Amino acid sequence: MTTMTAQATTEAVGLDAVTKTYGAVRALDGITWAVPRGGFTAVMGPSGSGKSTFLHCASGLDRPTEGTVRVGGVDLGPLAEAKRTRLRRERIGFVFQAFNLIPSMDVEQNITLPLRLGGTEADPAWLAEVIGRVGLADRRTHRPSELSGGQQQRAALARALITRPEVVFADEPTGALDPRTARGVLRMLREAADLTGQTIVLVTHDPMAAAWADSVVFLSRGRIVDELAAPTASAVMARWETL
Ligand SMILES: Nc1ncnc2c1ncn2[C@@H]1O[C@H](COP(=O)(O)OP(=O)(O)OP(=O)(O)O)[C@@H](O)[C@H]1O
Repeated sequence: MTTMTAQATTEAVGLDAVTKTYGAVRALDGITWAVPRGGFTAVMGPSGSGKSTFLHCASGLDRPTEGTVRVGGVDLGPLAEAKRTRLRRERIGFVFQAFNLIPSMDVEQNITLPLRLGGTEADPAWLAEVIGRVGLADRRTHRPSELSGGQQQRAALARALITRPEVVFADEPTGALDPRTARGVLRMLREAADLTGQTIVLVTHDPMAAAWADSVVFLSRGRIVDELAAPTASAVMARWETL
């Protein structure tokens, strides 16, 4: 019990010997890793190295074939589907490359959807702060089709933050954005870690994006092969080239 408490205070997400196989393919091959609480970590690796599979297993969207995943000290393994879904909804935020906004809802309805799904309503002050932080205060009643790509991604980020999740998993959130808009989104992820102590896990191919993180974890063939602290884009690039 003491160990569990210690883990829960230092790690936001913990993986012990996590393996995920698809037939003969070992997409994850014995990953043991503690994602530090309140930190911003980037996950990089070549195509097919297991980044998406890692994200799906670490966030409870999918179950590993073997091994243990903990979120906030809670072992996801024994949880029934409904409890896992609730834990995801309450503790985890997701941002994907495809923004996945609901076309028929306006910005505010999209952002508050996770709260409504959980049976609660937005606190107006927090909603205003989140919408302000992502710079969409004057777009609250617009539909996604009336927004630029960058604005849509910022709405998706606000939707991920509205529940005040302990952990935000972002999968290539800047992949479809121009460099300047991408920087705005990355700055917001950085602020979520710095201002509200949220844990950020960013999957990316982009060394410039990874340089916003506190550390970069490199995956290759389903294994963690290196970790780089205080990354710069050039150090990330140099390490990347040896993978
Ligand atoms: N549903 C699935 N069925 C079968 N094989 C899968 C499935 N999902 C992933 N894989 C395989 O697992 C391995 C890891 O895939 P994954 O999508 O996690 O890699 P990735 O690093 O995210 O790649 P990319 O950068 O191209 O998105 C690959 O060999 C892939 O073909």
